[in-house]
Amino acid sequence: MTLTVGLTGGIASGKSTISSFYQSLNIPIIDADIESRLAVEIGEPAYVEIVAHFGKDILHQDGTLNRQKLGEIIFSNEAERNVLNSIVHPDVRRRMDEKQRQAVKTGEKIVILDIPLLFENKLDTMVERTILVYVDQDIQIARLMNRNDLSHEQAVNRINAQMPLLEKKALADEVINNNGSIENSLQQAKNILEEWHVFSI
Ligand SMILES: CC(C)(COP(=O)(O)OP(=O)(O)OC[C@H]1O[C@@H](n2cnc3c(N)ncnc32)[C@H](O)[C@@H]1O)[C@@H](O)C(=O)NCCC(=O)NCCS
Ligand SMILES: Nc1ncnc2c1ncn2[C@@H]1O[C@H](COP(=O)(O)OP(=O)(O)OP(=O)(O)O)[C@@H](O)[C@H]1O
Repeated sequence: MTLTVGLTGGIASGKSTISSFYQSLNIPIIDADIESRLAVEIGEPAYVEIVAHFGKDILHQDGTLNRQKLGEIIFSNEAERNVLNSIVHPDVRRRMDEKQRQAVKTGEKIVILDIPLLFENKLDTMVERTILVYVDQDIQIARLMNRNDLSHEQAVNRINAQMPLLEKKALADEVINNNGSIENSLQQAKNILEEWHVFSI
């Protein structure tokens, strides 16, 4: 039996930091952000649809997607965001389903799906347990501005494009509080798996 776990959070709340730690324990990770990048590579069906809707202005000269430009559009315009989501999400879902099936087939004890929009898109039906990486909003804004070199307004727009973390906290089975040091958060991440008796370190 494979335990399927959904790891979620908000933008820049620390999901990748936690999922890299789980990966270092040889736990298979399926990452929605990676799958969504694969879905929009040149020539893929979602890429073709994106160019048809948003125009060639959102491409680099070599034809690859200018992610920064597309991000500026969709994080400040809900209607455009919904269009992009409707193009990309079904394909991401298919790719993740396929990888999850593989993990079950090869008899993995646990597989972790790292999905930022797990609750927004009601993908918690795909998983048996959920872990939320939580951070207070002022810290989230500061880390996001720093990581992506964004203004305060741009960072807030991106955060507002998602369900508030406090609402997600109420929906999750387990919460990792990532306000403190990374070391402290990794300890919490480890404790959860030990409590579930799926991993002992
Ligand atoms: C808009 C795009 C081009 C910006 O690319 P960029 O490289 O700057 O960001 P990246 O893809 O690494 O995403 C960073 C974070 O932004 C947040 N985010 C991304 N897309 C969305 C969205 N549609 N709605 C809300 N939050 C989002 C997530 O927390 C994600 O972890 C890209 O995020 C994208 O194609 N988004 C649509 C697909 C999607 O929803 N991906 C999220 C998981 S399926
Ligand atoms: N506990 C922490 N203390 C200080 N910095 C942290 C901590 N956790 C994460 N960070 C930093 O905050 C930023 C966001 O973390 P991370 O990339 O793991 O978030 P994420 O939730 O995966 O983001 P996204 O979904 O937007 O890609 C990174 O620059 C990371 O190095």
